[in-house]
Amino acid sequence: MIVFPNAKINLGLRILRKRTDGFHDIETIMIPIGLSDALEIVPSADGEFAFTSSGIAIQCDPEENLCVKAFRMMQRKYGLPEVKIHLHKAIPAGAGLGGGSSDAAFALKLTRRLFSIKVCGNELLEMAAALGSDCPFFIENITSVASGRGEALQPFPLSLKGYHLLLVKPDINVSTPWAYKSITPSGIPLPAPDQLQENPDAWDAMLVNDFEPAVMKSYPEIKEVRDRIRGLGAFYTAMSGSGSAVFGLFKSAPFVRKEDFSGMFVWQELR
Ligand SMILES: C[C@](O)(CO)[C@H](O)COP(=O)(O)OP(=O)(O)OC[C@H]1O[C@@H](n2ccc(N)nc2=O)[C@H](O)[C@@H]1O
Ligand SMILES: Nc1ncnc2c1ncn2[C@@H]1O[C@H](COP(=O)(O)OP(=O)(O)OP(=O)(O)O)[C@@H](O)[C@H]1O
Repeated sequence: MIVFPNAKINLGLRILRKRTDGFHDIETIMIPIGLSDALEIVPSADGEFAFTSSGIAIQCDPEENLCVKAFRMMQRKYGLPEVKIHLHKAIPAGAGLGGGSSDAAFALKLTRRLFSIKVCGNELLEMAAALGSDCPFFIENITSVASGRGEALQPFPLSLKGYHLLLVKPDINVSTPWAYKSITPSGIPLPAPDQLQENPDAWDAMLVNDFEPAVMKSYPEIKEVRDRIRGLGAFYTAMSGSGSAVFGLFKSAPFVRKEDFSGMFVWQELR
């Protein structure tokens, strides 16, 4: 069975406070986008476990890979036999696009289907939250306001249909723990959701990613990319999550070529 774990972007990201458990309370709007890995899990015919990967290289031990950790969690809980897992990576890591988190959430959902396990929705969300703060979002995988450490989700009916997305990931990998250590919480919440739905032209003035000042100070190239995307006529431009990916939203397609940016470049009409 094959699934296609997709990336996300963050529309505004406020960091409210540092918590006593080492995490931060945040508020952000998370939006699924059409950039995906491919994940295959099949029952193992020879009884041996195997993990293979292709595409963008992942710098971690197979048992540390989030999709393997997700499978192991289900295996322990439900006494499952061994499987063979193949992951094709197209979503870059250290980008703020939630690639590893999406692989983990999709591995939970795929394992449930593969072995016809009766798991109630909340149980799957709890397992996802134990794997990472971004993981629960990819269970329902719909545009949502995320709060708490990112695991408290409220569906948010915001349509970006017809807009164009330009996503650029410079050749910089930002570590999420480093980014959280580098910021000072703003303590400012997101604007009320109904104000946003009405008025995309005001998003640039209303929505802030609290990671940007600290991350762009350490990596000025990320700010340069954001400024260049803005210069192409985007009505909203921001870094996604803790970076380094930057995106712009456009009402009509500007003239832009892959060669104009170094690093990874994705251009798509949103549905
Ligand atoms: C930046 C975002 O991508 C925004 O969507 C997420 O907040 C990151 O979520 P994530 O990558 O799933 O993060 P986790 O794997 O849960 O945590 C990695 C590390 O980031 C920090 N962390 C993460 C989430 C959060 N709300 N507060 C934190 O301080 C913690 O130091 C934690 O040890
Ligand atoms: N399936 C996976 N895909 C990518 N990275 C993985 C995976 N499993 C574990 N990792 C480890 O997690 C780290 C961060 O991966 P991830 O793709 O979540 O990046 P990110 O850009 O930091 O995402 P975000 O900050 O939005 O959660 C990588 O450096 C890698 O070592």
